Amino acid sequence: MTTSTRGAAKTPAVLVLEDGRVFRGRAYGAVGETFGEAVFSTGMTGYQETLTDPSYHRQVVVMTAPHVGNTGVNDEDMESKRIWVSGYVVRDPARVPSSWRSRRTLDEELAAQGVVGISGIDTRALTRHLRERGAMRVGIFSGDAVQDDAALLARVQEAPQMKGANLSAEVATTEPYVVPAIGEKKFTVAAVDLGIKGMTPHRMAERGIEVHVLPATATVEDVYAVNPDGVFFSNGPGDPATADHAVSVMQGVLERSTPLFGICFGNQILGRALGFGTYKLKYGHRGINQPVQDRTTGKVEVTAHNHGFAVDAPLDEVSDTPFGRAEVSHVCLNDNVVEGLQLLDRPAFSVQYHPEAAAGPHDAAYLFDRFVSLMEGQRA
Ligand SMILES: NC(=O)CC[C@H](N)C(=O)O
Repeated sequence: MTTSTRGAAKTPAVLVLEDGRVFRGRAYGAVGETFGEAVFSTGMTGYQETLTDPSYHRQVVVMTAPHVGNTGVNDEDMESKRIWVSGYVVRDPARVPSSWRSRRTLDEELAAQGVVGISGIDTRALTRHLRERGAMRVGIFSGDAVQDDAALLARVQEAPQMKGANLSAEVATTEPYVVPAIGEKKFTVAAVDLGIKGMTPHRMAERGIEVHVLPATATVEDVYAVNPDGVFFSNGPGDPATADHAVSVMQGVLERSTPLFGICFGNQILGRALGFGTYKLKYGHRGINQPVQDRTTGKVEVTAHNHGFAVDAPLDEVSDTPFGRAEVSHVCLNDNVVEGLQLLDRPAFSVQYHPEAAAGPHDAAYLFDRFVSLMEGQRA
């Protein structure tokens, strides 16, 4: 529920965590109330890409960068058609945006899309709280929605949990569409949309791939109806433990040994398709400077992340799976979380992070080239 935005900068707002901690600030964006899972992102740039990443559906994002909105909102950096975060938390919003690409302020954009936010709170203290206690449910209330804290807390505690949430179908396309190859067309890829970011098919198109983006409900028959050289499984919101349909479609692709690449949710689906479990991280990885080691080359890359779950696979041994041998190809150097998987007997691999780099460093762009090599290998 949202109401007017006029004068929001002076409207009181309150953020209530499910463990009872309360932060008071001012309304930012739309005035009203919202609920979600409180998570923090450490990206210093790229707020527009973060806000429009469908993987943030049902999450309230806390920005650790103290000053947000400096470059306003442009028409080029959207990763999807709308803002997906369910709430937005900043310390000090820019009063005047400054960028030659800026078309409107971030405050206006959040309000226009009905996204309730809060500003003027100690985001550092909030982040430390989430790091110590873990990601948890939260509510933001402003204007008429502000009531006594106990009443608000009771409502936060009734909000749905992220664990067990099956959300891909809520964000994915309902109709298939094609992203044409840029330049000469070399390959056709079927991309299963579990919450895909726009930059991902673009990175493939740049490499001569025609990308057929398919709804999350696509079947193995739908995937093969486009006669693909490779199959891709995208990022997406929610708990991978609920993604049974995507897991069975992926198993159908693995059986046929079609080259396969997965990103983020796609990595978790590959983990499950191979028989590994997934689990919820205490507070997740979100930001654009996470160090990851590619164990196949030993190289360390700085990477963009947005994940709250991870694959539970042994780090130091090759695993026997129903689809042959598999190993952990990438690992996060901060905490040893599995960041990539690869099969040794079939052309399939995935990463838990974001080589499409929107926003973020381009260190991991080579992964799209690896996918192309797998497709070339299959033709040779
Ligand atoms: N960006 C993603 O694909 C996120 C995957 C999953 N929803 C997670 O939080 O771990």
